[in-house]
Amino acid sequence: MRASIATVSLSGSLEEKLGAAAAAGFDGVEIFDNDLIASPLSPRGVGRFARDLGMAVELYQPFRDFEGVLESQFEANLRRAAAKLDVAAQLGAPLMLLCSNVATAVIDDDDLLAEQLRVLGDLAQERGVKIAYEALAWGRFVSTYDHAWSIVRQADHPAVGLCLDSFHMLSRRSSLELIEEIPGEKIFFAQVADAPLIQLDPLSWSRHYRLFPGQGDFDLVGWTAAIAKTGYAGPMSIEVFNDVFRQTDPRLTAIDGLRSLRYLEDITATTVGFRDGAVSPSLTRLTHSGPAEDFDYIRVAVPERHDLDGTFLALGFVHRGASGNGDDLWSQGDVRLIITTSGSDDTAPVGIVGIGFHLVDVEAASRRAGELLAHDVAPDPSPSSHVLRAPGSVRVGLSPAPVANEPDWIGRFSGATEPEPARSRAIDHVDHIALPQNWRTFDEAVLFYRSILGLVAQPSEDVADERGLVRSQVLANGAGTVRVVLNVLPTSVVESVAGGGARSPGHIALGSRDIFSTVRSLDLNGVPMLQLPTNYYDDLIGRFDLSPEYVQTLKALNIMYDRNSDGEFLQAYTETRDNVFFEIVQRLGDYLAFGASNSPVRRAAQLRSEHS
Ligand SMILES: O=C(O)c1ccc(O)c(O)c1
Ligand SMILES: [Mg+2]
Repeated sequence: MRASIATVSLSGSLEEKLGAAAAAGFDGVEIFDNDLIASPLSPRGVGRFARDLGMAVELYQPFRDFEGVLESQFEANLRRAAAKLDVAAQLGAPLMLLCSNVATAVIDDDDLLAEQLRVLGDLAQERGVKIAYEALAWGRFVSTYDHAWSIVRQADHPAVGLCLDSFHMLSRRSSLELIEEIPGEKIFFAQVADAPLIQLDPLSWSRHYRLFPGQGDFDLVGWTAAIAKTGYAGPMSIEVFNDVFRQTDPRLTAIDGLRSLRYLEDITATTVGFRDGAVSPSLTRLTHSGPAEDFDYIRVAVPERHDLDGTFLALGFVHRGASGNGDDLWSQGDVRLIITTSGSDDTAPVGIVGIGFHLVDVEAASRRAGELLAHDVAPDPSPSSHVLRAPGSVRVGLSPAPVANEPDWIGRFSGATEPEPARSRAIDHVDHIALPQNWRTFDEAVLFYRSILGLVAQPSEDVADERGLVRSQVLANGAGTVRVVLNVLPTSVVESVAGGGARSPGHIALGSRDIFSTVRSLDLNGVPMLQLPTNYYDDLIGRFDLSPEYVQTLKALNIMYDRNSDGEFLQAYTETRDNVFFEIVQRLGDYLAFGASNSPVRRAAQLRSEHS
């Protein structure tokens, strides 16, 4: 399908929006009236500007509050329509969108609505433009697509067809079955938006919370499949009203938007093909590669002077050597940590800067990433053959799963030819990685890890802390061997921690087979551990009916506890240093969660320790 985006979805001036959409690779745009009116360019100039960038102006929108009015009002509405249709023609737009009347409609009579649309059709036809009629979910008399279709059918005018917008249809939970009855050529335009399922009046929900496909909860695959089956041949156009995207860099938002469309088309083609053996030719498929299977390495940037070596030794890691550019490799079984010094530049990032993932077919994964607009960054000192820039400041490496015990790249670290000494390893895997995420890039990051690395998003959770809400999103592969947690910290915390900058710590959670001995070793070696309050432990006794002796042991080691019907969970934390901290976890039984109920206590302890 041709990819289009409504200018309302992006931040900036009309020229910036068009530049961003073209740079991302969109085939066309919907010009939003407000953007045009505020622009110094004439309608002809805007049309030329878009076409010079290689994009078609697919549609001009919205024209409002036209139909269902008395004769006296209708005259005035026709004059307004004629002026807007002239603009559409000057833009070179083949279509003008008409929203169902929300305000001025006074007559609830389908015969009249059809008649008035027919007159508008004539007016449009004279100018070589067509009308796409869209039922807004909060329309006065027309608020569903099937009602709009019945009026369009009755109008029976070659220049009057439908605009189907996923938001209005899915927010009202309209049945999609009736789409099949609409001939593809009477669907003049398709607008797509996702949204979270929240309880809100449709207007506020639509104007503030729309998201790109794959970022919300709507069944867009079912919707897209239904539209593709009608034979609809027009563009699929993203129309997202969103308070965050109105503020973000339009160049990044446009890439995020096009990525979401390509991902949606692919899953739809795959699912529809799977369901009834027929894949619509209008749906483009992506290269398929399996999900990320495992962590290859984690790369952490630290200042020249740091004291992580003691932590690693206490945890049982072995220093495997240094690479040509001064990176150090520490390993323990399949856990590989690459420590790089960030240099003397104060602005260089510190903390988690890279994550390598093992994939079965790296070349296919890299091709897929390119199709989803994530291209290799080069040069990059990471050991992966392909390195992508993930939203935020992390670089994601794609590596083949090692054939032997260890990846080949280990040979680049001098001294690493010596195998790691065989001994009992307490730490035996990376349980999860938590990445701080800026509120601006959160939705983009979720889509990145889903679409490119094949991770599945679990329901997002808000965890309250002393300074605000932490929005938390777990993304994991099916096997649970890769888990990435994205956390948006409250702005007040990010600012106070970083002295106004955008720094907030990430953390690496290491799975231990015996958390008690791991934490004792950290204590014995003088690694500062996060100290937890007595009240927390007093509360545990009552909450879980644990023995006072057991809780005393947890308290002495500052280990937190959680339990659910699947099993138990133990977790302890090192103090934050240089924008990173380590969590030691042990899961007992089939506990799959992350101890969310402990988070407020942990976060409070971290805030106290950062300010002491
Ligand atoms: O919120 C609105 O007014 C509005 C305008 C045009 C659209 O296509 C739409 O879906 C909503
Ligand atoms: Mg719309």
